[in-house]
Amino acid sequence: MSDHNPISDSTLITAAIDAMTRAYAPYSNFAVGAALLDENGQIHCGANVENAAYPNGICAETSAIAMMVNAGGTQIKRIAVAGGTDAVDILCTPCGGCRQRIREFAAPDTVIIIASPVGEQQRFTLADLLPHSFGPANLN
Ligand SMILES: O=c1ccn([C@H]2C[C@H](O)[C@@H](CO)O2)c(=O)[nH]1
Ligand SMILES: [Zn+2]
Repeated sequence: MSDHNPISDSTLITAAIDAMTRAYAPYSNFAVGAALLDENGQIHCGANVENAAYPNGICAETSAIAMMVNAGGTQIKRIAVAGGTDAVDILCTPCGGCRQRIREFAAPDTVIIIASPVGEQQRFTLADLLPHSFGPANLN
């Protein structure tokens, strides 16, 4: 257990790897899964959903955030992302758009765990991945 929350990192990583199996990625063949923990202790999962009109595809992180919001969650407490293939040993870090979408519901110290399907892991904070970010408070 890496913090005081009863949901462990490995539970979140397992949920993200499981979500990868539901990816709809016939164009890139690059499956990604995300699992996030909200302020109610609930886990929300998502996978990437591609489209024949390529730019309309959505990322796993975006899909998990939509699930959280639709379930009434408002805060991302921790998020795990799993993606890639055995062939490539570069971890699948969230794209720029998803970093900003995570930013909307997370704090600078929110942990983002990146896992490869072969068991490699790295932990970042949101501030590591999106320093000096723009958020809701900028609009006040
Ligand atoms: O963090 C990431 C990076 C990429 N993708 C998806 C988008 C596209 O469907 C595929 C290849 O870029 O992976 C995600 O879902 N999350
Ligand atoms: Zn993305």
